[in-house]
Amino acid sequence: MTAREYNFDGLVGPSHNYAGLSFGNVASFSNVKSESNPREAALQGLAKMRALAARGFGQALLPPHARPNFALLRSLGFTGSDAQVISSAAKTSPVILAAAYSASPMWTANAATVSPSPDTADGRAHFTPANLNNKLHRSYEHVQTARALRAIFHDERHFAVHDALPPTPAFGDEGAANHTRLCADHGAPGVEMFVYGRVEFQPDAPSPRRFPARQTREASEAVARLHGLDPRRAVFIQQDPDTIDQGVFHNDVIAVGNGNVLFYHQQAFADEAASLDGLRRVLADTGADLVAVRVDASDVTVADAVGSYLFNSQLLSRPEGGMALLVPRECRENAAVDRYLDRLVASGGPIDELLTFDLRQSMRNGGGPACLRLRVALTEQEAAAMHQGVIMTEALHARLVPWVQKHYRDRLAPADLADPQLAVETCAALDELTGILGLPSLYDFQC
Ligand SMILES: NCCC[C@H](NC(=O)CCC(=O)O)C(=O)O
Repeated sequence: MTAREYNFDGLVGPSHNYAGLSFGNVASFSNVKSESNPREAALQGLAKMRALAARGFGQALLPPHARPNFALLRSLGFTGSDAQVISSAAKTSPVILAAAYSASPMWTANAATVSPSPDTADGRAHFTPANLNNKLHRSYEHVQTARALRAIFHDERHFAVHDALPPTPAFGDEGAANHTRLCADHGAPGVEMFVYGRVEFQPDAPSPRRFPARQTREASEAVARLHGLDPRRAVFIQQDPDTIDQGVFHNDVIAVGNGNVLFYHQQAFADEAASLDGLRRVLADTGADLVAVRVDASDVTVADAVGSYLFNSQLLSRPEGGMALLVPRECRENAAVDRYLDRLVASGGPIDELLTFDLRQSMRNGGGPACLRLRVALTEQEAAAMHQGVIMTEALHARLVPWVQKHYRDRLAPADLADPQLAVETCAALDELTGILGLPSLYDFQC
């Protein structure tokens, strides 16, 4: 069946800020407390969406979440009017207020794991929102994510949106950032590769020492079961714990796959040879030959990969054939990575085009092009059955840019989160957005 991949990018919300909330994510930690520019962040994201839509790629968006999360703040004992809740949180615990204000849902690679219909037992596309329970500021995203996914993929004949896994360390789940689908074609049955950082029920299994492993094998296996994947086409691979300790907090910081191509760093996996052999064998059963594009540490070190986000790129099958790699500007600013990329596109391999985007605002929080998008492969029928208002077009882009310019601040310092006006502005912005996207009652404040 013909199918097309849609990239659902997270529309950056009005409270985008640098709060240093993600221990183990080098960029988040090093830019802590600097000033952000939410307007520029949203416009950078929209420019990427527009460019890909214009090139004929399937492009859509997921809306930001309401901020601050008053339910979180109230559940932690802050009381009174909304303004009083903000002011007492700001005085007592600025870090909790920052967690309630985080615009982290913009990184939709962590919104959910998606299995397209050719892979699942009931022939529907399955979604499991990620519980993201390793970080307070991300641990409550799944509630609104499930609501948005159910609003967009509402037709239960085609789509199943599950609840997130139990929010406990045994089932730490970070969604599609640790999940890659390899296939002959988006519409053909594929192999779903799950990469985990540790094993809860096997304490002697290797795990990182310095930084947390956010994804467990148990979580990945549960998602595969929920989605009804054929066990012969689901592969579970351990990430190299040493690279997690070097800042590779998700597999999508060290590998990216598309079609039959896996672009990865030699230190991505705990056991490279066995992982690649297994993938090759399983993929061969679907009629596809794995093309492994391995980057050697002698060409690009793990530190360069983390600093440039070379692997947090989007690997895209062009409608007219061939593959393009969409990288952040930081890749061209790193001498070793820049040299490598020039060689890569000249090598005669599957990747023959580079697209470079300025996503600096997101990058400074450790989110590159791949973090900003959730891939959903859809048949024509499924694409027609989803909510159409989130599909990126010139017309939607032309409405969203002035909406951003009207509502978003161009500077946000940590202390600004204490300003009750920011909550009022955010609410007004999102209320108007639901009209633009045709998604009424998307947020609690609208019920
Ligand atoms: N896939 C990319 C995710 C980046 C995200 N960063 C953050 O949440 C940083 C937020 C802050 O520090 O303000 C994370 O680490 O999960």
